[in-house]
Amino acid sequence: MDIDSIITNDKSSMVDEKNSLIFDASQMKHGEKDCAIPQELPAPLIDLGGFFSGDPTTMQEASRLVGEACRSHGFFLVVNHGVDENLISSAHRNMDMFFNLPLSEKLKAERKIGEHCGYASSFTGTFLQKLPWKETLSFQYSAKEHSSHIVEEYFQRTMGKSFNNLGKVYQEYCNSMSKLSLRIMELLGMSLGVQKDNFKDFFKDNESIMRINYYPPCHNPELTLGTWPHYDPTSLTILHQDCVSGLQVFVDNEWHSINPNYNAFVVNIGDTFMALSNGIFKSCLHRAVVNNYIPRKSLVFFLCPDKDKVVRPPTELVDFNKPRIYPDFTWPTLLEFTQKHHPADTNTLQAFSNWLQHNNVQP
Ligand SMILES: C=C1C[C@]23C[C@@]1(O)CC[C@H]2[C@]1(C)CCC[C@@](C)(C(=O)O)[C@H]1[C@@H]3C(=O)O
Ligand SMILES: O=C(O)CCC(=O)C(=O)O
Ligand SMILES: [Fe+2]
Repeated sequence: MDIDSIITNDKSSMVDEKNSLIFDASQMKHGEKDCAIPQELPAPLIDLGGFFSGDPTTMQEASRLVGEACRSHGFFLVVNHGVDENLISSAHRNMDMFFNLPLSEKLKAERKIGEHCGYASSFTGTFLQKLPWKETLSFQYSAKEHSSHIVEEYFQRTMGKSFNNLGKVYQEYCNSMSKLSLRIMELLGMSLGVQKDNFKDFFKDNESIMRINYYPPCHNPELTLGTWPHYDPTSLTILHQDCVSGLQVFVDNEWHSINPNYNAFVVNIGDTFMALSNGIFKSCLHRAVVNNYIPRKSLVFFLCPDKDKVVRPPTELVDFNKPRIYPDFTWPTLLEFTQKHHPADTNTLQAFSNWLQHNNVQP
């Protein structure tokens, strides 16, 4: 009997089986339970093309808006971003193709315990902690010259030659996300009043993580979540939602829905950039909810610095009369902490700082 007849590809049977589980809502901590229907948040919409037009007034206004947003809740939307819309659509189509594969095919990329890349699903028990209602595929990206085919090679190696086209699409998508990230880093640098290229140079050789998320419909969406409340431990997140809402951010003590906008990317500050900005810019608290009628998908690029970069705020942002808020660290140390000690949640950076001091870990 071949693997396909053993592991049915019938996603609905896996999802139905999970649907039948009585989800113990008491597992949800305060702030995870849904109370009122979240209101949409009029998120700051940054015209990136305008910022790069060179017009001083437009640049100043964009810098002010971004600074305001990142000093409070840590997210904003960018439009006129320059990313080819055909590439975005192709990335979404390939996400559909991947998640509609037979489970036996997806398990070729199965994520190993303690590793951050690969296929994981709460319907096959490969999520360690409280089971979120989603399937994910994460893979490494590198902006380094000698790694210019790292994404294509990942798909060829794990899924086989028939995935060459999918690998090329995500290689190109990640290239465009890396370029967009560096443009946003110029904007963040201006907002923080540091040298324009400071952060752009810091992330030039980024070794980032790309993730595609698939959230199946759930019979009892109010009893679970697609992604639990968390701060991304990474530096900057560039997220593209499909046309189904589900992303929520926690602002002014309540959850707000970020309605899908196909022409926009949602950009949020992560823990590593909060540390890099010496706590001036805030990591964004967010989650993903699910629904009972239509699947939802998201493309998420997590910008991460080169493994040797030490996360230390530029001197312009440090008050030497006060203690540093976060100790120096490297991203691989924080990544390993989230994979082996403390899954990313609403307290990662504080727990990590304590762990660094307790274990006397030096960068
Ligand atoms: C470094 C990472 C860990 C998670 C993926 C990511 O690349 C950035 C976001 C993190 C995550 C999505 C935050 C919520 C909990 C988590 C376990 C998940 O729901 O997938 C996190 C990811 C992880 O795989 O640890
Ligand atoms: O799918 C979403 O809208 C949010 C996903 C997310 O926060 C994550 O993958 O870190
Ligand atoms: Fe996130």
